[in-house]
Amino acid sequence: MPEPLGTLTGPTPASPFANGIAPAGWRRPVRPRVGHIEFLNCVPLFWGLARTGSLLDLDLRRDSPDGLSDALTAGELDIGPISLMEFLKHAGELVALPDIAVGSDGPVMSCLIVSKVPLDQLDGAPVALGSTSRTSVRLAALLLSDLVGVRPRYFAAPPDLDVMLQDAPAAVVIGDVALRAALADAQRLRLHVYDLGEMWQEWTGLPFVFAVFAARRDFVAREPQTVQRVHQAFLASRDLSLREVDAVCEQAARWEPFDAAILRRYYMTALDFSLGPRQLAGIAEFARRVGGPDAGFPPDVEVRLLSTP
Ligand SMILES: C=C(O[C@@H]1C=C(C(=O)O)C=C[C@H]1O)C(=O)O
Repeated sequence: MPEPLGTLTGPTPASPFANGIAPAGWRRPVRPRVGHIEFLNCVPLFWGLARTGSLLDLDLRRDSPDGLSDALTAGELDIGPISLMEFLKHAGELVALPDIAVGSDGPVMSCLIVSKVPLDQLDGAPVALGSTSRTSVRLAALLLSDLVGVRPRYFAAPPDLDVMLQDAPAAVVIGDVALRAALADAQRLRLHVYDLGEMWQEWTGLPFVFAVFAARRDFVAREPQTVQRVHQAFLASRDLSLREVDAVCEQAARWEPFDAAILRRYYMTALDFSLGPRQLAGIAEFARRVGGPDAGFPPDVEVRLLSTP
């Protein structure tokens, strides 16, 4: 049986100790507990970790974005991707890792409102919000109220499109479910597909960041070098995966219901894995529009970035 990621054992390394036993006072280096979003969107951020050898240095936990966001804020993880809304709510306990994120500067392909009717007919109608999302669901509500001018009645639902659309004319979905919704289910069920990244970009002129990578501030204080090492490992993994994107897509397409060309478009054209000044401006604009007592953070919430050497 294959072992879970992050607990793979390799050949036993030569002992670093003279007689094979640690001297008194020796402290085992910390193996950081790191989150891994189980969606296709994060494959390029993690694929390269195996190639560069960094994978063995991480205690990886694979989960949906909502599970990982809760684990990081509860202190069960040290570092990992976190849905933007949750990051902003817990900005005082976290720092964002620079130059890496999951976002888009235009259509994202996998954060969608799918609807049986045009959006302007959704006033007062039930809309199902996929339970794995914390940010796209809030962005969808913002766009529906402030851009489209409708106020649906929202309810949370497991991310199963057929079930969601039994109970509502429209649903907000993310990740692989959304990719499948746009590429296959929409034709089958005759649905309108609205891309949240595209709507945000056309409305504000800015990129949107759906998730950042963050470290807990208490962990950064205890293990500053480990955090720098993990940050560098993710940047190297992302850069390698995008350089070798054809290999990543061909391998992923063996196991997934999407062909390599679609995955290539998803990784190279739709998703934006960077976090620079424009993406930070997108975050600030989103916070300004949704921040307040209900959101759990102020409109001018400060996004602290890890300082790098
Ligand atoms: C691009 C995506 O970004 C994500 C959207 C999230 C959200 O809406 O809360 C959280 C993490 C990311 O997985 C996606 O899921 O497709």
